[in-house]
Amino acid sequence: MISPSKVSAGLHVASSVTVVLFVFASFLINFGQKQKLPTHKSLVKYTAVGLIALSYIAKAILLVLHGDALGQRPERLHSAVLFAFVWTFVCTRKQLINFEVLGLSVITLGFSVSFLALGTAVDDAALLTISSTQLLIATCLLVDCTSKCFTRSKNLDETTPFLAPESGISSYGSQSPSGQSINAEDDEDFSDDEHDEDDNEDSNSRQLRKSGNWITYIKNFKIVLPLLIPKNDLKVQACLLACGLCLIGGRFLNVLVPYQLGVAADQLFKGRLPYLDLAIYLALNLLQDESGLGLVQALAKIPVERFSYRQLTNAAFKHIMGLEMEFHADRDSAEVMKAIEQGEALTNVLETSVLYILPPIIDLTVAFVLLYLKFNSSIALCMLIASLGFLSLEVVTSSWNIGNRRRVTKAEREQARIMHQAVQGWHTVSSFNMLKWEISRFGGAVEKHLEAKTDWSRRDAFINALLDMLLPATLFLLTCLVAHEVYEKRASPGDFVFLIQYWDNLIWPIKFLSGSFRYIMTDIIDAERLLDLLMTEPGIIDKDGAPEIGPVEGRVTFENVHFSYDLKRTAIHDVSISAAPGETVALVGTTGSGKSSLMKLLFRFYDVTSGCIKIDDQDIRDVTQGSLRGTLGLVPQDPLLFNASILENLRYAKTSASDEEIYDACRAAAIHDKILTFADGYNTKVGEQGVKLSGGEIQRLAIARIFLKDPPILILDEATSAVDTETETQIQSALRRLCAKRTTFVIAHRLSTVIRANQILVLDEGSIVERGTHQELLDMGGKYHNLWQKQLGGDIEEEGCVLDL
Ligand SMILES: Nc1ncnc2c1ncn2[C@@H]1O[C@H](COP(=O)(O)OP(=O)(O)OP(=O)(O)O)[C@@H](O)[C@H]1O
Repeated sequence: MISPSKVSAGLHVASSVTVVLFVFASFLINFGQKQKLPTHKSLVKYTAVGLIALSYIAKAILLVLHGDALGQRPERLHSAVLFAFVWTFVCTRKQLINFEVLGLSVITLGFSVSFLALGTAVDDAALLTISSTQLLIATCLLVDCTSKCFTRSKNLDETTPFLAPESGISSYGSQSPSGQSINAEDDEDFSDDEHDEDDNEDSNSRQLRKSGNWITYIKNFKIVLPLLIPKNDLKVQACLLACGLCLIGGRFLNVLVPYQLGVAADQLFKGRLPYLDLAIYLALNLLQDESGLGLVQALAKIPVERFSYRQLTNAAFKHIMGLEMEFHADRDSAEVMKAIEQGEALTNVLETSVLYILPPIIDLTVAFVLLYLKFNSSIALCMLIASLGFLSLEVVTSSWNIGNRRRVTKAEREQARIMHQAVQGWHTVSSFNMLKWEISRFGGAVEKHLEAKTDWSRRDAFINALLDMLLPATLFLLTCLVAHEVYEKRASPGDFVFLIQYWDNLIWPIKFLSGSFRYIMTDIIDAERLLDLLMTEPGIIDKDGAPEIGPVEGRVTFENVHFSYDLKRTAIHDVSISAAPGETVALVGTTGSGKSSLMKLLFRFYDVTSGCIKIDDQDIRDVTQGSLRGTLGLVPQDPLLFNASILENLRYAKTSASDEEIYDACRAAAIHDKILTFADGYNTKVGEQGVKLSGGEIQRLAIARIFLKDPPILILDEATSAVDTETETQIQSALRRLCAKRTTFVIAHRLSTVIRANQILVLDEGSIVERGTHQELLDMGGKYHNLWQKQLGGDIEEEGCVLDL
């Protein structure tokens, strides 16, 4: 049966641990807090807090007078000193933080009641008075703080939207107006980092960093968690289990190894040869090392790491490719690519959290219990306070280097961007003789990257040095305390050996925990950009349960369509078009009048601002984007070819196409014979973006692709602009065949190419200003007539170049 004194001692230790942990947690929550926590400056409350602090100081003095400090059970004194220290600290704050006072009142009240119930304070009238006073004041503070909490949450309910910018993010991808900047103070706080960032940096990223304290910040990362749960992968689940078992086994071995050495040492001090004990020590040591559990864990980790890397990288790629045209138009592709690569850091975050943060926490808990049971509460508390102090210092010092880390990440992306631009634009660079300039620009980016890295590494080294000083000091304190215990004959010399060896095992958890915190922060910063991209919700999404568009006849209608890219200008203004199946509609007009924008709307690269676009009477917003784009075929002005063979490039339009189908399509596009003259025929590599082919060849390959895709609706955007007169004549009949059975939109600058179109729409500043057939428009004598007159003076008089659509 456990004696009441032991229960009382245990309870006092528990109270000390609780208050120490509360202070640590409160520090973590408060550290880097950007939003003001509810505070109070009430004099009454200060007096109450001060009184509690004084009562604990008085209690500590009384206990010293009682001889507790010298006694074997100093738990009561420890508890009183710690409570006195914490309450005094709270009282010295400029403003009382509500949750801190509330938490401490709960702890004080809970333990005071328990102590009174156990009768630990009733043996002395003064102690009894002090405990009763504490109980009374803590109750008053508790009631007051709770009522303040309720008042505040009531106010919040009434005035704050559910998704207030408290989290920094109103809804991913779309910022609430208030979310743009949480408040002016925040902007100031982050100004150091801010000036580094690109002007066009997505405000998601800024909000991510401004999202209050670091716990709130890390919470933002929860969106990647569902990706990392191996629901259907038995192998990964088994490996995770193996890792878990290794972790548990490792915790036992951490204690067993030093314990066994202590046993061997005791045998030696007793004059016996401890060979057997040393052999057991060797076996345990081998099991603990990389040759034992370490090996199993390292092997089990491989599939887990592969799984998370695969999940994250694929998800990021899929997400980014699914984002709308506006996103891709705004972003630099090299930077986006780099961000996906930096996503590997997210895998590291997970690994660090599970493998390097959880085990040390368990180790520290075990160490506390063990040191308390083996020695006394002074040694256990000394270890706990030193460890938590070390971690707190780590949190503080890590924050000193966050700005530098961000600079490194940004410089890396910038370097990748410059390199990508120069390599991709080699042609332009060379033709403008800008090689030297590009080399010096790249060199500048490398220098900036190195500078940022040097700043980071230098500060990291100082932080390490500062932190490393603390650990030997803690060991010194612990060895002194244990040596005293051995001297007092309350512990054996083997226990001293145990402590020295155990410290070796304990120092790693502490170092890992602090190092992990720093590296997890580094990884998180590296992964920020990817997270920022993942948080960008696609602006154009399929409706829930949207059907496929199904077989299409080809009737296309634009009904009072309005559209603007940004709030400043309207790109399309009240456009209505009706194209019957098989009809050819030509869009003509000055450059920038909105012809391509209309076609982008048809592809649903953007959504109309008002009005609607229908295909066979189905609003294109009601069907899936995939099926919609499947029914549309585009021959663009500058077709993009991949750096692959001609055959592969053509098969992109229809992956199941046979070689014969591809040859037929090329014959129809009048490019087959030309391809056969190339050295490798259809297997000729076209080079980056088709640089090894002429503009006309690329355009004919693009036309061949559409023959292969065979869509019911066709868009020819200056499709023959790069084709010479002779070739144009060659593909004229093919294009006529292509257009005959499908609805076709032709964007043309050369009016001669569209004179046979069923309707010609003349666009000007986003509006249709004239419409009709070629003859009707000429008769009208308006804009079209003027354009025609101007072009008559040009090359269109040559009958041969007229594309007779
Ligand atoms: N992504 C975009 N963001 C903002 N504005 C844009 C964007 N794309 C086009 N614009 C603007 O919209 C207007 C219409 O452009 P659009 O490309 O539709 O003209 P166009 O008639 O096809 O021109 P062109 O004949 O030269 O190809 C232009 O003023 C252009 O600057």
